[in-house]
Amino acid sequence: MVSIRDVNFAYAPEERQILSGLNMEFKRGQVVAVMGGSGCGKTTILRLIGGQYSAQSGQVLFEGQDIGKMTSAQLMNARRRMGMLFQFGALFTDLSVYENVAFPLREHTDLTEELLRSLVLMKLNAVGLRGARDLMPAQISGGMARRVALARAIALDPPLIMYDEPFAGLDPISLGITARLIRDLNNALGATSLLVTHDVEETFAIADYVYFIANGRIGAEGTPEELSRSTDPFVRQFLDASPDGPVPFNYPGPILAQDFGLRTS
Ligand SMILES: Nc1ncnc2c1ncn2[C@@H]1O[C@H](COP(=O)(O)OP(=O)(O)OP(=O)(O)O)[C@@H](O)[C@H]1O
Repeated sequence: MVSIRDVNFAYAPEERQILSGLNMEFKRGQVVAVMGGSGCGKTTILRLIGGQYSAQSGQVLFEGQDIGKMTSAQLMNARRRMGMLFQFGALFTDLSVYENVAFPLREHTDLTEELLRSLVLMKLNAVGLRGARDLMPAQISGGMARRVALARAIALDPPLIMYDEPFAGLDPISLGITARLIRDLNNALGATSLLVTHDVEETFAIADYVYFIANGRIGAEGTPEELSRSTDPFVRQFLDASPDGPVPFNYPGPILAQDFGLRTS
């Protein structure tokens, strides 16, 4: 569904390299997770797939087509085939739950009101919120809002669904429900799901394959079972949530002594 081949990327020529020689495969029908330390470039990968930015070298292929070489019309078309659930899945606060889910359908299709209603109710039913259709975003909980955002992301039946931190800020019950929904919707829609997340436990419960990113490249990859058995210090640091290990905590910068005007010898 998506292939990332030898991708090098920096936000600007003079800025630091975010991705270096990155290779990834997102196979049809799978739920694939992208994990890694803060600022390692996970969201950047979603932006390259969405065509918001282009790689300096290498290819990002969506259904075999190079995203970086698409015309704007082709890119628009490709984006319609990608559902995106952003961090905190912001809803339009002045639109009802129903209208939030109807929004992409109104934007991108000429469906009759009757057909549109059936589709919206089907999507809301899939996330267990058909009964909440008339509520406003301010009247529903954070976990429910995330599910409405999910219904909106799948409104156009996209073959690729991308989730940026879908579990952020959720209580443990909503977190489990959301994770299960991501898996079930992927299976029901025959879609491919790409999940950027920090939540190891929930992710390992639903993912087919996991990539760990470090220093702009793949630090480790495998099925949740393979990674759980791994003794690689990098993988262990993640799985055991350890503050000490190969993953740096500090953003790259001058050495401390230099910033504080201290002698280093
Ligand atoms: N628009 C931008 N312009 C310049 N630099 C950026 C831009 N967006 C992100 N960056 C930088 O690129 C790096 C990767 O950012 P990105 O958002 O992809 O990380 P992430 O892995 O998703 O992080 P987190 O888990 O903390 O959300 C960071 O160092 C960030 O400062």
